[in-house]
Amino acid sequence: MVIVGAGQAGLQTAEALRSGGFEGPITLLGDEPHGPYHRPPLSKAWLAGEMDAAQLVMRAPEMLAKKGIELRTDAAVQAIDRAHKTVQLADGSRLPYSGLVLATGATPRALPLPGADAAGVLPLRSRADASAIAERMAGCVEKNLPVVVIGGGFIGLEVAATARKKGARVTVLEAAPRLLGRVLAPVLSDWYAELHRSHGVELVFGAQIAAIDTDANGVRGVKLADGQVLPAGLVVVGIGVSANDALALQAGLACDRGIVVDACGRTSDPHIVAAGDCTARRLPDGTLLRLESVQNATEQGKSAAAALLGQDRPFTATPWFWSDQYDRKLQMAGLSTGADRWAVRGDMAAGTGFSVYHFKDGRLIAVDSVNAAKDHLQARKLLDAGVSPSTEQAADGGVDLGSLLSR
Ligand SMILES: NC(=O)c1ccc[n+]([C@@H]2O[C@H](COP(=O)([O-])OP(=O)(O)OC[C@H]3O[C@@H](n4cnc5c(N)ncnc54)[C@H](O)[C@@H]3O)[C@@H](O)[C@H]2O)c1
Repeated sequence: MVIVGAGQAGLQTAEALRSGGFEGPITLLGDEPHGPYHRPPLSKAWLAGEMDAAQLVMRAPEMLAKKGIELRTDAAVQAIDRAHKTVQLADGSRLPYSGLVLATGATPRALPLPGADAAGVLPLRSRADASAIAERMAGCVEKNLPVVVIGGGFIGLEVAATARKKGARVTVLEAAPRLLGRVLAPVLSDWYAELHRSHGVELVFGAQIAAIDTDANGVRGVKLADGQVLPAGLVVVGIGVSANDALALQAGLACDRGIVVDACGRTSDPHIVAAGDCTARRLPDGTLLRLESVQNATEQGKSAAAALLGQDRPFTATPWFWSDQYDRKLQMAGLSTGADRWAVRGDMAAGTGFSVYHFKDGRLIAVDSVNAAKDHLQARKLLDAGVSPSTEQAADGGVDLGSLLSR
């Protein structure tokens, strides 16, 4: 079995193949110099310098060796030959496979603007990216130069919170009228805007960026369409990602802004499966769902391994995500897109712990919890079971929603 991509999804698939009884060789190919590592801390503890490299490692080399998983780092795959069932590596060598896993991840979208390739204009995806941002951020704190974050999504806001913690001046430039618009309902976007403002972050909505202003040291500022220039010693760009589906496309696999897979991770080739950020899952109604999360990578990895072993293990659990900003943990269960009503449980104004329950046509479809882990875990159970409280029950802290599950 050959796995292209040594991130969360690739590692999970390798381990699930082994625990599922596959006894042949497993080769895990990664194009970074490191073996599998945890990405979520990159915008938080790692960026803040509160974690050492050993804590970032997902599986020690000895552990992989013990499981008979051969890890090859700096090993980029250049092409897939489906007719001969081989992959071609950048060094020209070829590797045969009986089953192939594509776990190639995603790439940050670049700003298509003049000056965007200047030193100090950085994306955040890899360990190397995060280390480069940390170094430049330290320089900004020392010289009192502002940090400008482009994009008020997960990356942008987690970086903004970390930069504030390190003492940097921070401005977030968001093109849309609100933060986290891809995932949050407006009521929570507003709450997060207040949270960031209360920590001293300047927020600009409807931002239109014209260019990155540069000098011999790299970035000097961000020029807006109205001519205003915001000084900056570091610009972090977090404007979303694109699925890495180029290899699959080149090999003639079905792709649509991601490698198209079924609920079991199968692609349009019976010998090839895919998992994680690189995929777009075809739903029963024909639409495509792209999820970018740790849960999606691990669950699709398990499903993809099962598919290669001839079993059906559809990933149908409720999607969940989380984001840590300052001392607030946001946990999201389900997908709130299309919600027509919501109910708040807990004291949102005090912000000490609350959840927003999203309803569509009278049924619960998602729950976003802030510092309310119990609500989140219960929400996942309710959504998995298809059990819906009424909006009144959701809003009433005196009603035990867990009791609905046992009825
Ligand atoms: N806690 C988490 O779950 C977490 C944390 C960090 C990153 N991630 C993942 O990392 C990936 C990338 O995150 P992200 O924050 O880049 O993507 P995102 O889609 O979450 O947010 C991108 C934001 O950038 C804005 N934007 C787009 N173009 C812009 C422009 N030209 N100018 C200003 N704003 C613009 C969008 O409106 C959006 O708010 C995602 O897969 C995300 O799920 C997840």
